[in-house]
Parts: sequence; structure tokens; C-alpha cells
Amino acid sequence: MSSDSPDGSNLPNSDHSNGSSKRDAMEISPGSSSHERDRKGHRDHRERTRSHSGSPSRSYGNQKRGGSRQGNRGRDRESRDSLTPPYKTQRAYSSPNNYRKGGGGGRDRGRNDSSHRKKSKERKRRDKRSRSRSRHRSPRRGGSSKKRSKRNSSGSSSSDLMDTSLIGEIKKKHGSNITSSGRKKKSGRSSRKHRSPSSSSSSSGDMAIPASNGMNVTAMPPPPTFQPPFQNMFAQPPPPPLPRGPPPPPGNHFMTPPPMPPPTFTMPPPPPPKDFHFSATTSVTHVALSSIPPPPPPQMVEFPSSSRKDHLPMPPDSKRITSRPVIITKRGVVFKTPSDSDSWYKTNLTHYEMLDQIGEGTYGQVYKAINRLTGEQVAMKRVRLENEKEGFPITAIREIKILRQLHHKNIVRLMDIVIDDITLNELKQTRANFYLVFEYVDHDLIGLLESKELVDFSKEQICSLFKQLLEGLAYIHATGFLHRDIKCSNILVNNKGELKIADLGLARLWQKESRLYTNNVITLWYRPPELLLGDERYGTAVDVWSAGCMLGELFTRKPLFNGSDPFGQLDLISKVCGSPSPESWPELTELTFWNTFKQRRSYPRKIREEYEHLMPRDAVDLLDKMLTLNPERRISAKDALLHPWIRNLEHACVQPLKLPQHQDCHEMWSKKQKRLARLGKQPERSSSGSHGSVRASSHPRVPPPPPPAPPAASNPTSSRSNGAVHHQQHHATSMPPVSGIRPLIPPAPPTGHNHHPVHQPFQPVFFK
Ligand SMILES: Nc1ncnc2c1ncn2[C@@H]1O[C@H](COP(=O)(O)OP(=O)(O)OP(=O)(O)O)[C@@H](O)[C@H]1O
Repeated sequence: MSSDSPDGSNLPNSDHSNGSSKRDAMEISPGSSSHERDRKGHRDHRERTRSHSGSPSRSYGNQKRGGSRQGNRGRDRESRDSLTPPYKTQRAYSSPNNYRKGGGGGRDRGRNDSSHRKKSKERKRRDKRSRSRSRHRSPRRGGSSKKRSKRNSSGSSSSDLMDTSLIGEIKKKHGSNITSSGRKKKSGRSSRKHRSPSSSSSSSGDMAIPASNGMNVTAMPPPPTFQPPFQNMFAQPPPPPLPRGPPPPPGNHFMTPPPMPPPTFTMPPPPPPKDFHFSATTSVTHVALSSIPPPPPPQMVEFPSSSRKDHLPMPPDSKRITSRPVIITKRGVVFKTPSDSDSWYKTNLTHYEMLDQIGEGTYGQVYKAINRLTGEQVAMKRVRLENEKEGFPITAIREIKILRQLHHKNIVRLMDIVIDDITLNELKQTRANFYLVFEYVDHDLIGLLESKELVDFSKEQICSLFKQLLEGLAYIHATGFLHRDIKCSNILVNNKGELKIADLGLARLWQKESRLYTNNVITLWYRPPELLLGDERYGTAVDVWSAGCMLGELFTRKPLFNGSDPFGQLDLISKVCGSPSPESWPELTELTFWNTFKQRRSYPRKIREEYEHLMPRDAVDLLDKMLTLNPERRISAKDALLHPWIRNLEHACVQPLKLPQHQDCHEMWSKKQKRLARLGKQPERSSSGSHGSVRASSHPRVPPPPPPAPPAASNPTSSRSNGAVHHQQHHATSMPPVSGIRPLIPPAPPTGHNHHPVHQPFQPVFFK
């Protein structure tokens, strides 16, 4: 699919390399080079999915479960290897039932002479003693000496593997030292008593034998390389090779002991106190530090300074913010964040003065604000941490992570992240608000389209706007992301006519054939048919459909398909784009809701007839290609840029947009106007900013056009100021109560330092 093979030729910021590396990555991936393979992979996947009880997520989960089953198998095998033989042995003797039912018990019972009964009682007593001892040992030791002897004769390796207890480990490495304790010696004697001679030299676990045979342990030659006793205690490396000597005389294994490690089993000496250079002052820290061995020598843990700088989030100290972190996506494409985000974390909420609310989002409000230091307008998107358990909203994290990687003139710029002006102590007790600080964009497309009396677009201007949208979208797709919420209210336009794609809260990294994604994305009116039919293996074509809906809307000024539920939406689409059919869309039958979606009648496709009289012929042709039902055949954003209607347009040749300089048109403002109109009230108009707050013009050189009609009741504060910020009067009345905002704090000096006596200079947020 051409949309999925970015070449990045038209992308700024070294996207070419990114694009090509991604293209390489995609070309080598199976199924990515042709439609046919895509479809096959798609079908295969669906078959797989259905065979796993129909739930795609289960299919993914099955992989996990498969893995975990394998893991369990591995664990089972491991536990069987380590536990079963001795465990069974022990149970056979420790359970009374087993004892009676077992072969041995049966034999005992079959004998009637009293001497045997006595012997049996004696053995019971012995076993009881043995069991009481075994409570302090690993289970394998609970077996009878006879069984032990059997085990030993069958090879010691299994017993060595089984004994993962500390004592066992120690014994394996330093058996002779352990036997020095009386108790262990006793155990060793017991063991020795039942050990067959042939097994005595076969295992390192038999180190105790020479010592108990009276050999001088300390006279043993040391191993070739001395290891500190605790170093490999749990790693179980192979034992040091035994020195080759003359072969032992046959049948006299006890007289030729294997070499022993030196009898040192002591902790390394504590380092001298002068080696500590910690600056911790609290007593608690001192206690902890004194028990910690000295840190390894610097050369052992040293990172290359450049890589550490690049990969770790830097602390808030501005001196230490030397370079931006390199973000590596799953595809291995490296994005170097540009220098403009070096200013992140350098401001806090006191640096901004909130003017007005301009938007209502899913996870918070959007405010217009002014940076007190620079006078720059910003949009602040509040992220309220409603529920501490849920933590930071995933949509916000996604938006931050993705916007940090996207740098394009047609994508809104994330400038900073700030937190409520509270102390760190307060932060622990209260729920803080985070704010994503964006460049401020004067209007959104829905606000403009609904302000019919204020804004009129020519065909060329629509083409210019749409070309910018496609450029931003092609860039998003080329960098490997899906936007998944393209709609008019998320497309912003500034007074210079520059278009910016916003709201990447639903965006995500996308990889062909990699996994299933939720189909509950994209606002219903802009949702493509494949998502409405339940597709979970979709791609960049979903955004193209949404953009196609917008193309029609730019001309008609009303949504193309305004359904109220998914099937109603599909019906509306079918009436214009034709009913979906397996002939033109073979994969259709594999979609979850295809069978459920039963249309009463089949509609023919009539896009051209519907829109020819509203749009230029070329624009209709592009619309037709963007609203193709089959996502595999839908034109890509990159190819749409090559469409004659778009390709031949020069932005510079287009008449500048005449946008209302006196009024910021956002969706929220537009809705408010409609509400007022419905109530028969005078709509708010000609105020100098959204919702009546004075807008500080970010483009003072652009002469403001006269308002279309003089305001009925002139607003004394509606006069614009060229560059100067006069927003105090409105601020008091229009600013909503936002926790932590202190509007009367004087502007911070332009040094970048905050002289607020109580609070931290700024409170950074680090995202991994
Ligand atoms: N940078 C900006 N400049 C100006 N206005 C903005 C900016 N960002 C967002 N807005 C306004 O705020 C509105 C909501 O913003 P946004 O869509 O990013 O929030 P959201 O929580 O993701 O909303 P939604 O739930 O609709 O997806 C937008 O429609 C737009 O009018």
C-alpha cells in the first residue's frame, strides 16, 4: 500500500532518513510489499483469530498464554526433576496410608514373627527421628537411607541439581568446611555409611568424604583460580577443573581425594571508612550506608557520558539540561527532538496568565493563556488527575510521547508541560493539575465553518487548507503513527492561514501486521466503514477516510455523514458511497459485524453526482478516491498529495484567508453562539477574543479587518491592542476558577528564574 511506504521526500526535519529506514523495515517484513500478501495475511490472521474463539484480543492473548503455558511446562518439568523422585519417596514413607499400602509395608505385615514386628517398630522409630530432623532440611533428605543409597548409586548429579538450598550450595562448593560442624559431620557420616564406593568420586557433592576419612583438608592443593566464596553462590558456574594427577589405584577411591577449595568461608573484610564519600546526613541513611559494601570501582559502572546524556531524562537543574533525549520507537527509528523543546520544564504555572477557556476536552479543559515572560499566547490543556489509582491518563501520555516525536509545520507544537503552582508537599496530598502547553492557534475548522457570516473560503483556499492537512497527515503516517481522531474540531487554523493538526490523544504507533488495535476510535461521523464493521487490523487508511469526510465538509459546510449509531452511520455512508459488497471488498466477509449489518437494499455509489455541483471536478475525483470503501484500495495521504487537484496548487499563489481577526472561532465558542441563538439571546460577537476576553494579537502587523457589523452593545474592552497585553479587566470576570492559579502574581523577571519565595522554581515531570 503506497500510503504505508513512506519516502519522506516532502517531509522536513530529516524525515527522509526516517522515512527510508522505515520503508526498509517495512519492505523486509513479510506481507508488507503487496496488497495480495496483505490480504492473505489479513485472512490468515482472521482465520487464526476465529479459530481462537473469535475474539481478536484473545488471539493476542493466546500468544501470551502459549508463552506462559510453555513457561509452566518448563517450570513443571523443572519441579518434577527437582522434586518428584525424592518427594514421592518421602511421601511413601511419611504417609501412614502409603506406608501400609506400599509394597514394603505389605511385606512387613505379611510376616508374623515377633522379631520382625520389633524390627518394624524400631524402623518406625528411626524414621520418625529422621523425619523430625528432616524438617530443617530440604525435602529430599527425608527419604530412608536405603533410598538415599539408591539415589547416590544412580548418580549424584540429580541430587546436586535438586539441592538448591543454601546449605546444599555451600556443601557443593565447600563440603569439607561444612563437615567441620558436629551436626553436619553426623549427617556426613550417615551419608557416607550408605554411599556406594563407585559414586564417591563422581560428584563435587562428595567433598566431605576425604575429610571424614581422615585426610588433611588444609593440605589440599588450592584450585587453580580462587573465587570469593559468595561470588557465584547462586549462579552455579561449572566447578574449576580438577588438576590432572596420576590415576587413582583401582578400588581405592577413598584414598585419592579430589582437590579441595581452600577452607576459607568468611565474609570479605569491610572497607575502611575513609572509602565512603557519601554526603547523606540523616542517621537513617548512615545506618543503611554503613551496611552496604563499597561501590564498585568507577570503571566498572561507568557509562559513556554521551549515551547517558542522550538516554536518561535530565533533572530539573537547568545547567544539566544539555541535550534532548533521543527517542527510539519500536521500529528503531531514532528521532532527535529539536532544540525548541530544550525549554521544557523551565516554566511553571505562575509564568502563565489564564485568559479564558477555549475548549472542553475528554480529560480536561483547554485554556487560552499568555506567557508572562514572553507575551506569547499559548493554549493550555489541563490534565486533571481525577483518580489517583488510574494515574496519569494514557491519552495524555500518548499525546506527549507522540508530539515529542512529531515536528512539522502542520502539527501543533507542544511547548511545555507545567503543573499547578503547589509545593512538592502539597503535591503529595492533593491532586495536581498538569497542563500541556501548546502554541496557540486562533481558530479551529469547525468554529470557522460554523461562522458563516464571518468566514468564507474560496475553492483555492480550501485546496490550500486541505493540502496542508494532507501534508501533516502524510508526515504522521510516514513517521509510523495513526492519528485516529481527524475531524474539523481537531484541525486548527491560525490567522496566517496555517493549518495545524491537533489532539493526538488517540494517536498511536502503528505497525503493519503487528497486532490488533481497538476499533472504538475516531468520532462517529468521521469513522470509516472498516471500523464500523469491527475491523481491528486497520491502518493509515482510517485517517484518510476521516480527511475525505472533511474535504466534503469544507465545501458543503456540514458533515457528510452524521449518523447517530454505527449502523446508522454505515447506512448513511452506503447511500452516497454505495453499499459495501464482497465483490469490491473481499475481506468484508471476515469483518466481525458484516453478518450483523444487513441492509434492506443495495445502494449504488453516487459520490460524483452528489458533489459535482458543489466542488471542482478534480476535488470530487479526490473525494471519490478518499472515500473508497475498501481500505486497501483507498488512496493514501502521500498519493493524495500527488493528485492533480492538490499537486498543482502553490500556497503562495492563493489569496490569503480572510479570517476574523477580532474573534477566535473555536468549537466551544461556536456551540455557545448556537445555544444563545436558540434561546433567542443576542449572540456574543466582536469581542476581542474567545468568550469575551481580550485577545492579545500574535500578529500585530496584520491590519485587522473591520468587524462585519458594529456590535449592538459595544464592549468597552473590545479594542485590540497591537501586541500589548491588556487582559486584566476581562481576566477577572471570564477566567474560570482553576486551582493553583494566582493571577495577581507579578510577572517573573525575564531571567527565567522564579523568585517566588515558597515554591520550587519549577516542578518538572519526567516521562519514561
Ligand atoms: N493549540 C491550540 N490552540 C487553540 N485552541 C486549541 C488548541 N488545542 C486545542 N484547542 C481547542 O480546544 C479544543 C479541544 O482540544 P482537544 O481536542 O485537543 O482536547 P481533547 O481533550 O482531546 O478533546 P476531544 O475530547 O474532543 O478529543 C479544540 O477543539 C480546539 O478548539
